[in-house]
Amino acid sequence: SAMSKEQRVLQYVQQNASRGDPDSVLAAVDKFGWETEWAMNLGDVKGAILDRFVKETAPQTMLELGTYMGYSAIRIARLLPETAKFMTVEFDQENAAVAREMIEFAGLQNRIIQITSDTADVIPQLKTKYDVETLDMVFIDHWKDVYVRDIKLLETNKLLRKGTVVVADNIIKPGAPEYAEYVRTCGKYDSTFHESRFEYSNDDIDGLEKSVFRG
Ligand SMILES: Cn1cnc(CNC(=O)c2cc(-c3ccc(F)cc3)cc(O)c2O)c1
Ligand SMILES: [Mg+2]
Repeated sequence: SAMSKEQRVLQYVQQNASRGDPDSVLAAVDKFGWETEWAMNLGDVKGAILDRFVKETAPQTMLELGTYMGYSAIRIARLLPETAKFMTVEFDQENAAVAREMIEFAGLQNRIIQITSDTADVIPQLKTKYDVETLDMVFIDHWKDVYVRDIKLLETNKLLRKGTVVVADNIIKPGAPEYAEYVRTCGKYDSTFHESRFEYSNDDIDGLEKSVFRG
């Protein structure tokens, strides 16, 4: 059967990037996104903002909700020390399969714990099954209508501590209005919006919300 878009991106990476070189993998995905086919990766413009947050936070324990093709997982993992524990969760089996190959091509499979499951099932298991005490940083980029459900699950499962940094993609496009409202008004976070450009677009606006848990 014909390849999916995600498989086409993976093939382009395998044929144009250097194995074991994460920056060349990111560059290839971004070139494909700008020049050939749009895809819902975080992208280079918003990616640079996330890079800054990861470098500033230097997390030892990190969680990503929404792996998709593995682009942001590679973006994050390439900045973490070998000692860090980084889990990424994807519900869609086909996306997870592409992500696994993309992450292996980048040579980061030893730095990323890839979980293929529903985030609502994984979050309550992080302490027991994944030996997490609390999270230093979280990146949320999965289904926009479950952002609020999942940050509340992180709270009730005692996975956040004073200073935990929670970053969320797509606050403007496609939008996560209930999430933005929640983190900005519930009183539990110091939240800031970082305006940027939508992935692989010169015109459309989007942005990341960065919310620091007050503990
Ligand atoms: C299948 N799947 C695996 N992960 C997910 C969750 N991510 C999204 O849904 C998502 C969607 C868009 C987007 C799509 C169409 C459009 F017209 C405008 C925006 C952009 C993003 O950056 C996203 O993260 C879905
Ligand atoms: Mg996104």
